[in-house]
Amino acid sequence: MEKRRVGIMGGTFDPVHVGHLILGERAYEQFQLENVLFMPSGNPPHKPDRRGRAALLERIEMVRLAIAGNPHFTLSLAEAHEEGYTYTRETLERLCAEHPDTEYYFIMGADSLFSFENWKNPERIAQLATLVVATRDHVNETELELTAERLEKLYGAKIRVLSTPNLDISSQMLREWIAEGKSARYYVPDAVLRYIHDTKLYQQGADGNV
Ligand SMILES: Nc1ncnc2c1ncn2[C@@H]1O[C@H](COP(=O)(O)OP(=O)(O)OP(=O)(O)O)[C@@H](O)[C@H]1O
Ligand SMILES: O=C(O)c1ccc[n+]([C@@H]2O[C@H](COP(=O)([O-])O)[C@@H](O)[C@H]2O)c1
Repeated sequence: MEKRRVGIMGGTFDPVHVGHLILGERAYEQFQLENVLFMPSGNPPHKPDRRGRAALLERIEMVRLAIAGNPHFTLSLAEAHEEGYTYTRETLERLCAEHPDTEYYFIMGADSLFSFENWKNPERIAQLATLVVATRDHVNETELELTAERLEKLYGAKIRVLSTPNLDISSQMLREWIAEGKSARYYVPDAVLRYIHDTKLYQQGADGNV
């Protein structure tokens, strides 16, 4: 029996931006996914110092607002806990056990693929999900393909390249812009922009909080 195909767009989403949304939408289309789970990471292991950043509940709310109009995007709270670090391996282990009829596609940017070997149990993650990677930071195409091939050999990973143009956007850039009083309009959905404005998120960047 053919399995259901579900995408996972995991991230810190501090804040969520159109880059994340475009990746989710392209993956939905390219891999005929049933839906894409937007999964804010409660306590990302590689970003230990999150002082001065948006709280988990604020990041969740921004994701909720960002995906509200898309029927095949779903907010997943599978990693919405702050005790301990949130590890993809543990999340996938749980999801696969709970949904044996589902094949997961874990969506990421090239920067995430380049650091994949440093994730916890990459070999196990490679068995539990197909990795879908989008170009980023104008990486050299050959370098991306060579990295994918190496990880395929090393871990038996299934890696698929998402067909997206390079999207010049990052949460860090937006935090800096907002701190400097610049407009982030069109880079972030209007509802998220309003939320950031109303909650005054990211505005104290001048003292090093971005
Ligand atoms: N513009 C983009 N192009 C491709 N992938 C992206 C882009 N922005 C984010 N991603 C990917 O989305 C996932 C979640 O990203 P994250 O929430 O950390 O956003 P970010 O913009 O990378 O944040 P920051 O700038 O704070 O590091 C990661 O796998 C990241 O590589
Ligand atoms: O499990 C790990 O070791 C691990 C290490 C780095 C990143 N991740 C996951 O990769 C996704 C993107 O991370 P980030 O920090 O770019 O938002 C997010 O779902 C993280 O939980 C996971």
